[in-house]
Amino acid sequence: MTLRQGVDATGTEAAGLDNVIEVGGLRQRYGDFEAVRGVSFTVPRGEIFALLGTNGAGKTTTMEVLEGFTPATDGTVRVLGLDPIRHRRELRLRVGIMLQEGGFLGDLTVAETVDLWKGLSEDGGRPVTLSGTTTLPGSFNLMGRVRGVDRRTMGALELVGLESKARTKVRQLSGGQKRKLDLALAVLSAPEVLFLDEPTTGMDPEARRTTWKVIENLRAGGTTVLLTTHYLEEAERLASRLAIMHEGRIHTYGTVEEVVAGSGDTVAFRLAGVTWSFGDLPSLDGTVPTLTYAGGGTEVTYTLTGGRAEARAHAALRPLLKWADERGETLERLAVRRGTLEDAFMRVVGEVR
Ligand SMILES: Nc1ncnc2c1ncn2[C@@H]1O[C@H](COP(=O)(O)OP(=O)(O)OP(=O)(O)O)[C@@H](O)[C@H]1O
Repeated sequence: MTLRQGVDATGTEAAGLDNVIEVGGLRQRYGDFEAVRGVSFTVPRGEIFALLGTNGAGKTTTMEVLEGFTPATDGTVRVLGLDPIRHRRELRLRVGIMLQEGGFLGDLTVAETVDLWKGLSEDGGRPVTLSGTTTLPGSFNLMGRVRGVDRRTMGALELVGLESKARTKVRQLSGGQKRKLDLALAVLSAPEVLFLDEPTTGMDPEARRTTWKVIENLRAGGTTVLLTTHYLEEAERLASRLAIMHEGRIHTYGTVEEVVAGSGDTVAFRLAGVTWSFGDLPSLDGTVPTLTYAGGGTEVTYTLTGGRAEARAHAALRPLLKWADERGETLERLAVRRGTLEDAFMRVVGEVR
């Protein structure tokens, strides 16, 4: 299912399911600027949902409303059936958050940071974030809590592959290691819902794969995950459904298969000689090819979007081969390529601009 701009993306397939995240007609203004312009989607329990989109599309803003950091200008937002602002205290114990930019106290060690976080999340009900605006409750005795490395702290560090850095000062961590620490903090309390804003930015390929495994394991254990990412491979690997946002709106929404199906398949080959024109070539499924001339030959590319995604390349090849046989031509370097998530992404951006 590919839904177009302005269409409610809550989807009938989600109806009746236990939706852990519900966003309906969300609008978010910063002064005169509307960053989110009517966004709707739902995430059933135990699903990983990815918000993709261009820079400034409104992904983080949407997350921040769900996280209870900022009230919505308009629309409905529910997490575990609760209002993220009114029920912030209750949700804090059930929700894990990994912000886009974690902010740590550089003089603490990794283990001390986890201990501090544990203390903060168990202390009172007020909002606490280690990003940017770190808030320490007045009664919090930092020195009293950070000396030892207990099993729960070590467990969280092992989960993300940071155990060897337990006694390293946070300011000595690399960018990717800081992201791992962010993830350790987000999953510390075994949350029912996890908000991950660009979780693997700055990680090397191995660390990224480790992180994917952590996220997949959490999902297998029943955690519901909302993820933003610029790595399309990450979304493809992890998400059961995704949405592509641009300028405050969701433009395409569905399973990876559904979103990719809308981006078309290409059939490409080369013909000897540079005298070929559109009129000489067959129309496949009502589509004419694009032609480019190079090195004494003609490069021919069809982009097919009609029919069933599973069968469209098959349907195109028979008439194409017949056409070539009848003329004694060879379709040199004939290749069929499935549309990709990147094609779908570029299509959204291209159509809107
Ligand atoms: N506090 C704020 N005040 C004013 N404008 C803001 C504020 N926060 C975000 N914006 C604007 O809202 C728009 C959406 O920002 P947001 O951070 O949600 O985008 P994003 O999709 O997460 O982008 P990126 O992929 O670059 O992280 C941007 O144009 C941004 O400049």
